[in-house]
Amino acid sequence: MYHLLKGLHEYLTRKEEFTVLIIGLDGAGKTTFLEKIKTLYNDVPGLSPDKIGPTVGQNTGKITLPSTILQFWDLGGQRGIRNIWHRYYDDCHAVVFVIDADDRERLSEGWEVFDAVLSAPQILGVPLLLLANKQDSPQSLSVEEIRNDYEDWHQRKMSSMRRSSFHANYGGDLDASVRRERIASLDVMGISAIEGTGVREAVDWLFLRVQNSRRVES
Ligand SMILES: Nc1nc2c(ncn2[C@@H]2O[C@H](COP(=O)(O)OP(=O)(O)OP(=O)(O)O)[C@@H](O)[C@H]2O)c(=O)[nH]1
Ligand SMILES: [Mg+2]
Repeated sequence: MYHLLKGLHEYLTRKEEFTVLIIGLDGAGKTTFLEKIKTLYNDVPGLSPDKIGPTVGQNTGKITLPSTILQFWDLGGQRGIRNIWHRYYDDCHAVVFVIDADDRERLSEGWEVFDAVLSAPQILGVPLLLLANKQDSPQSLSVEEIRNDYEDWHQRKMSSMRRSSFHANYGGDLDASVRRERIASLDVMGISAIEGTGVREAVDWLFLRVQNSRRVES
């Protein structure tokens, strides 16, 4: 009887665990975002911004929500480290791409990298959230400006592809209509990882989206 009740209790209180990947260019604010999440949701606060250096490899963090555990993987964004991101794609349930909305000079570099993430077949069915970070800065682009900037960049890329013979290779084997759909349904949210603005809203988005789109386990 005890074992039966214990089993029932475990069943009723069990928590499903989901993995969230945080990627984006170096300096975008990924680790600052993760550490702020830890501070907001855990008893032990995350690192303060002045203690955070560039990530070489990865950082992890875990938070507990009702019936759910979110496990975060924050990967280094420096050019030489980006080529390991894909190794995490098979095991993640959501992807957060952080863009520095305050750094206009690196936006196209960011879009080039974001575009490859958006087109990666391994994470095609996985919820993808674009975070426009550093909204506390007065020069920062707004959510709408960020979305428009990406769409403009994408249009320019498509036009230049049409003019060149590389067109057929764009997006690998990803169908153009699938790409368009993914871009059209893309959610963009503004945050300030340093101040914490918008961070809870981003976590709420992740919580809902991982519940609704459980990966079909193979
Ligand atoms: N103003 C402002 N600065 C921020 C914000 N978030 C991060 N930063 C600053 O941006 C710089 C880079 O932050 P990190 O969190 O280390 O960036 P990262 O994306 O983890 O970078 P890598 O680990 O190299 O990939 C630091 O100086 C942060 O203090 C923000 O919301 N507002
Ligand atoms: Mg980092």
